[in-house]
Amino acid sequence: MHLQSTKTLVNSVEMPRFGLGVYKMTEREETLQAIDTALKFGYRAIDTASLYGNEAEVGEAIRYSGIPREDIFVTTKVWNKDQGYDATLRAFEVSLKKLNMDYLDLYLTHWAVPETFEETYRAIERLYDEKLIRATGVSNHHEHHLEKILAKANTVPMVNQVELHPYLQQHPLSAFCSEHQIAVTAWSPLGRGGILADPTIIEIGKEIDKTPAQVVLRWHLQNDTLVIPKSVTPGRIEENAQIFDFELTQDQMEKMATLNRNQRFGQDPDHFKFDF
Ligand SMILES: NC(=O)C1=CN([C@@H]2O[C@H](COP(=O)(O)OP(=O)(O)OC[C@H]3O[C@@H](n4cnc5c(N)ncnc54)[C@H](OP(=O)(O)O)[C@@H]3O)[C@@H](O)[C@H]2O)C=CC1
Ligand SMILES: O=C1CO[C@H](CO)[C@@H](O)[C@@H]1O
Repeated sequence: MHLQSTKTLVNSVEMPRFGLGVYKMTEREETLQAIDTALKFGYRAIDTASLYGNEAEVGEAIRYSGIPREDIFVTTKVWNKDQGYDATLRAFEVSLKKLNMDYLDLYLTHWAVPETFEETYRAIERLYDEKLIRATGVSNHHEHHLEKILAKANTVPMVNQVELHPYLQQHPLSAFCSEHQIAVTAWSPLGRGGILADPTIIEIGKEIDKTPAQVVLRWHLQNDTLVIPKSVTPGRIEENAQIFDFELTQDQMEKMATLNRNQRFGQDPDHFKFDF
């Protein structure tokens, strides 16, 4: 692994190892501003979802930046009520139109709706075959969901985006994904900000003159996890991108490993309340 590289290859698709998450960016100006700032600080991936209600602003901010479309990796997700084969194809069209793009880089099943997630992934494979997306993927899938997908897939999902941070390290799931060449993207990589006051993380930060967020994001990268931290605060957007010019030592990585406590800030995919 090239620890200083900002990109990785997943099944021959080059993906940025970090990007901006835009959940909870609901104000138009705030969203445009945050994406503009991120692109200026070198972010080249944006993670949105139809659920977030800001796909139009994501597309607008990318066009406004003047950066060639092919240099930015855009991810969106099919929401739970839109799952199933035909409904997913329709939802994709709606997302594409809102983003005002002619292809997307990555399209994910947002959660594994028990009755429909396999058919949803089949539709995502079709979008891939038709070259409307550059990579296929899923989100919030446990091993047992992935096993079902893998049993039928022509294209192995390239990404599984799951909650992952020092308090929820997801070792068995990451090992499973690695075995099947599925990249893992951490959502809530900073535990929604709720882990940044942890004394161990602060102490490591002091040792290397880095902020707690930088320590945590660097820890993810060294574990080969892709990250999509969200922030609307310019200083934090900048800080969160400055994670490629230092390394945590083995001793610091071992200290981080001790923080695992199976603590979720979001829902467990097996107990998600699918209230449509
Ligand atoms: N697939 C899925 O089901 C899910 C996907 N996601 C994706 O993952 C992204 C990231 O996850 P999210 O839940 O937003 O949580 P994060 O772990 O990214 O934390 C975001 C919070 O941390 C704060 N923050 C960011 N950077 C810093 C910093 N350097 N120092 C201190 N505080 C900081 C932000 O505040 P502020 O903005 O005020 O600066 C915000 O309150 C989402 O935006 C979304 O794209 C998230 C949840 C579920
Ligand atoms: O993407 C998402 C943002 O966070 C929400 C609340 O945890 C999740 O339900 C959703 O999957």
